[in-house]
Amino acid sequence: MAGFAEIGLSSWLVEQCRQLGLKQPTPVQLGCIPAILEGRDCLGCAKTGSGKTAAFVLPILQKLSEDPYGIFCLVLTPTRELAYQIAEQFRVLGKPLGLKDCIIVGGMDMVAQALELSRKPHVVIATPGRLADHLRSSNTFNMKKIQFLVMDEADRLLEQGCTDFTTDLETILAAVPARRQTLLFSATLTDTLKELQGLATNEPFFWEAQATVRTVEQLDQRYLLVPEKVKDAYLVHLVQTFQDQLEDCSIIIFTNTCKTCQILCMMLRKFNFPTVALHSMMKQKERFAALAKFKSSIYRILIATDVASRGLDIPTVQVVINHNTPGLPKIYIHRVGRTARAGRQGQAITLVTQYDIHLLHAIEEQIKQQLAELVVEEAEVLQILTQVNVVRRECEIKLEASHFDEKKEINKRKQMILEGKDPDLEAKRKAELAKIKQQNRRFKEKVGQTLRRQKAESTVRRSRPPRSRPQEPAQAEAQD
Ligand SMILES: Nc1ncnc2c1ncn2[C@@H]1O[C@H](COP(=O)(O)OP(=O)(O)OP(=O)(O)O)[C@@H](O)[C@H]1O
Repeated sequence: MAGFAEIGLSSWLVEQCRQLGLKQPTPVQLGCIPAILEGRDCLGCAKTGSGKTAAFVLPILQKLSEDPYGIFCLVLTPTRELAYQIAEQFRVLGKPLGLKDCIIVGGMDMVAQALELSRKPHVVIATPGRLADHLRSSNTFNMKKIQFLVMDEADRLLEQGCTDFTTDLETILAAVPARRQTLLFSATLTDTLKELQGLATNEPFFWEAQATVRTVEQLDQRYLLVPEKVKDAYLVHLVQTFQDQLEDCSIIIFTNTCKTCQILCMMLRKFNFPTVALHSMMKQKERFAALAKFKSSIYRILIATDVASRGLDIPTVQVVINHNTPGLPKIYIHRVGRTARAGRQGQAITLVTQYDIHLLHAIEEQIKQQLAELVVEEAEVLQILTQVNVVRRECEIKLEASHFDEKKEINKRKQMILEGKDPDLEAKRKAELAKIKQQNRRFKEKVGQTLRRQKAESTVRRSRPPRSRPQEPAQAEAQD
């Protein structure tokens, strides 16, 4: 297999790789590095943890070393934590160059950032919102001469999820030159390929990992059918089991809202599990501190919203637990990709309630693999059920007393005013939209149920017995 030198990297970069323990290029690096060095645009789609970051960092550093000027490269990424992680890779691999980098993310001091930008760093790593703010408000720097535009987690940057980057991207794309190399990377690039192709038009090189399954082979993926009302008791039971079974085990638990994330963090701490939370309602300094504590294994459990689902590279993570079944298969792919990275083993458990079975089927269809069922001793869970429910309720009351919801509302309104929107008008619009979405969801669910029923009736022999709906244990009802 070709080494880093054979694919065109200079000896100083080969030496940097060696020092960092990167002996051989991974397949995505083998594919993309030569094309980028040739000057082509590149779209790289490879599984989570397969080394996509170095696939763009290495050739950019090489080009920068040949003709250094600032600002040479702009990297866009959807989350702040990811921006810091990418900057670290640039710094470590580009150390012999005396590389000047600059991180532009929300939640940090804007004046200090403006000053750094005016000093012409070689590489700017940014989240779109904050960079667009700088471009709109400052004339002390410009991006008219950048050579490289990288969009990491490119599909997320383009999709209109809970954070919509569209307007900010428009501002940024208007500020960068049309003549540039554009590099787009993600583990789920193909879903938005058409939109992405519009961005990369300079002899684009498309690299996609050949694989039958879309998740990592070394990942043991299971689901656990749990009644909604006893979910938290199962969570506590699972965490305890992993802590007992695995030595030095680090776990990431994903939840669907900031509030649940906060409550579960408080709850797990009450059970003496060393837990930290990471969600967008936290101050940026608290977010960094939480992640640092988790990365250094001071705290072994990270409970997070999807702000942590993409890109984070923490080799000690052995287990991912999805407290909620992700609504989109691609979110599942990124979440479970926080473990089993760079050839390591890992486990992913997804809690599935009676209302989420169709989501599980959608995930299985997308990843082209069926998850195995995790069997848990129900009696053991029932033993802790009352205690867990009581503790959770206590945590909810404590959080309510801290005015968590009101703070969230105030933060949202502040953000809207900053964006020049009327918060009241937006709230009205959102309520109308939610109503329409709910109607659509109900309609889809009904159609889905009818189709499934028809299919079940018409199929005599099935390759797999249907999953029975989990029953609420009698004790569970007694608790409510
Ligand atoms: N050639 C290599 N040999 C060994 N390890 C490598 C190599 N290249 C990268 N790695 C390591 O693999 C890990 C995962 O890399 P990286 O974070 O770039 O993955 P990714 O493909 O971007 O994943 P994700 O899709 O989750 O963002 C990192 O710890 C990185 O140091």
